[in-house]
Amino acid sequence: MITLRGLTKRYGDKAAVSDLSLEIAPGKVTGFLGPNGAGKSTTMRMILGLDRPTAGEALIGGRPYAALPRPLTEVGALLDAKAVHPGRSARAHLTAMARSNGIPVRRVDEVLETVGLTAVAGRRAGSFSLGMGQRLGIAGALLGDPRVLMFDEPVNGLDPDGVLWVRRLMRSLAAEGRTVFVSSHLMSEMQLTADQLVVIGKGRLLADAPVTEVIAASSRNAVRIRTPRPGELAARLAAEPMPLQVTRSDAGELAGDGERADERAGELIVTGAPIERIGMICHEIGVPLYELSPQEASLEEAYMELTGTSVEYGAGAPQKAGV
Ligand SMILES: Nc1ncnc2c1ncn2[C@@H]1O[C@H](COP(=O)(O)OP(=O)(O)OP(=O)(O)O)[C@@H](O)[C@H]1O
Repeated sequence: MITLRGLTKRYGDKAAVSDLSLEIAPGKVTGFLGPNGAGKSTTMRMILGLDRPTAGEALIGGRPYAALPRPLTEVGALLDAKAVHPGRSARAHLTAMARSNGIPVRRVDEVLETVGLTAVAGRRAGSFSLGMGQRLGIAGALLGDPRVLMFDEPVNGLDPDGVLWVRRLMRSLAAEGRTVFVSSHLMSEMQLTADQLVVIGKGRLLADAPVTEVIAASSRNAVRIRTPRPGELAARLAAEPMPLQVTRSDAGELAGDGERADERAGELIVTGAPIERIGMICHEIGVPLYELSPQEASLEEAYMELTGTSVEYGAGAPQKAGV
């Protein structure tokens, strides 16, 4: 368990992290999301005692990092894969880490095996590719068999095989009851890996909820309807008191009054109304349906909506995906 209470970090008059209070629970993968400069790395560094909070505190299993007698056995972290002496072999690097934390040296070969680096254990870390460096960093995090694991962009630079391997590793660490806290900019990957999401923007908490809830709260969730009488249905939906939006994705193909002469279906995309209500309306006015299906927003769309006003270093308005 990681606990943040009023965690705040200021650099001069700039707040990198503002009053973050939350718990990161064991047995789950918690994704840590936010635009560039949102404060993710600063938060992780404060949890690991590498940055001192201006106010508030960060606790691991109820204690601050500095109070942990053998920290690597309580929390393992991959923050910067390049933070390895380039002249040392992978095995020598891990052995030095193990010795300094009272971890049996036989763990070194176990974690090298886990991350698939056994064959190159004697090679200088400086000669490693980006992906091998990431694996070595993950090996270091696993070395003390800790209950809490933190990874900053762990799939950065990994090939598809490596990405899949990291996803499975995170899932299995969480299934063992560990706390897994992982930052990433890859929304599609987080949608597959994380159970819970913590989203921050400009240092402030924007969301702390299960992935499914974050997606369900998105206004990009829509209902797709195919019917031979789209014009009639669109007119009826427009009369609904709720602020729903109706898009006719085949408007160009419809003639005159908007009705088709033939039986080929027209398609409507409706946002802002529950699928049950739309189904009832179709029933009430007797419009036949060929399809009535929920179109779930992607995590990326939900994230864009959440962080829209919190992007610090943006290149203009993000393009909205057309429905
Ligand atoms: N040592 C420092 N001195 C001054 N400002 C800093 C320092 N470290 C971080 N910052 C500022 O704090 C803010 C948060 O930075 P941080 O690196 O934590 O963001 P991040 O969410 O990890 O970003 P990214 O996704 O780009 O890695 C940024 O505006 C950054 O410029």
